[in-house]
Amino acid sequence: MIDCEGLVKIYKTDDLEVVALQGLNLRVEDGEMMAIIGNSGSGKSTLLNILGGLDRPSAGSVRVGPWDLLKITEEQIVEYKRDTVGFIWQNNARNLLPYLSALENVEMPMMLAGRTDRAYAKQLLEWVGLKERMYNKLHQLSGGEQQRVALAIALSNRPKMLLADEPTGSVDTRTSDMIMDIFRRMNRELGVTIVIVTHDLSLASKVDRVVAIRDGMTSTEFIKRNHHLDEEIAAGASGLKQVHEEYVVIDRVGRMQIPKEYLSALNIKDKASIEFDGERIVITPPRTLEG
Ligand SMILES: Nc1ncnc2c1ncn2[C@@H]1O[C@H](COP(=O)(O)OP(=O)(O)OP(=O)(O)O)[C@@H](O)[C@H]1O
Repeated sequence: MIDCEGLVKIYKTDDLEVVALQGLNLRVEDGEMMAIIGNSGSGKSTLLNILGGLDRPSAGSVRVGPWDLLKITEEQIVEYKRDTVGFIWQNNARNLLPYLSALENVEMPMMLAGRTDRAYAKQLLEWVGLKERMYNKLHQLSGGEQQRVALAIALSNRPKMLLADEPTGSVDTRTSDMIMDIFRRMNRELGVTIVIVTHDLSLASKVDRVVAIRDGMTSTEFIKRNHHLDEEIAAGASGLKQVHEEYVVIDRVGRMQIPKEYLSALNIKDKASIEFDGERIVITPPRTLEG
C-alpha cells in the first residue's frame, strides 16, 4: 500500500532550512495496521502529512497504491484525498462542524464527494458506539464521543488507508481502548490499511508492527512475537520490548542508525572500526594507526 524510498522533506523558512525527513524508507502492506513512534521533532507528522497529500515531498520516492505522490498533480491530489485516504487527528475540531448533528457531520464528506449514503453513515456511527447519539449536535457530545464521530467521518468515503496522528492524545483510557478496538475492527472487517502515529508506547504495543523514526529516518522496527498479544497486555506486559522483537533497520545500500547512547558509551564520534568474525559484525572505537 505504502512504499517510501529515500524520502526527503526540507522546510525552507526565510534563510533557514530544516531537513525533516532525510532519506526515509518505509513499506506498509495492504491491509496492515501498524504504528510509527519517535521523539518530538523526529518527522512523524511530516511523514503523515506527505502520505495524506497535505504536504509535498522534496525528493525520493513515495507511492501509495497506484499513486506516485512526488509526481501527482493538484487535481489528482483532490481525488486522492477524497477516495484513498482518511485522516484522524488528536484535535478533532478540525474535522467537525459543531452546529450539525453527528449524522450530518458524517454525511458531509459523502455529500461533497457526491455520494450520500445515509444507511452507511448510520452504520458507521453504530460501529463507533454512537447509535443512540447520532441526532445530537456535536456540541452536545463529550470530547471522546466527538473523537469517535471524527473516526466515522474519516471512514465515510470508504478510504483504503486511514492515517491517525495521535488519535488518542486527548481522550481517557476507556475511550482510547475503544478507539483501538474500532481501528482493529475496521482493519479486519473492511481491510482498511491503518497507520497510527503516537507517543504512547502502550498504544503502539497493541499493533503487530511498530516503526521508530529517529532524525527523519526509520531506525528501528518492532515486530510482535506472537499473536496472543491482547492476553499479554492484559497480563501487564504493556512495554513494547515485552511483546515485540526489536530490529535495527538496514536500508538497501547497507546503512543503519546506531543508537546514540551506544556510540557515546564507547566514545565513538565520526569513525569506528568494523569487523566481521564469521558470525557477528563488531563495531569498536577506531583503532589508531600507530601502535
Ligand atoms: N512547516 C514547517 N516549517 C518549518 N519546519 C517545520 C515545519 N513542520 C515541521 N518542521 C520541522 O521539521 C521537523 C520534524 O517535525 P514533525 O512535526 O514532523 O515532527 P514530529 O515527530 O511529528 O514531532 P511531534 O511529535 O512533536 O509532533 C522538526 O524539526 C520541525 O521543527
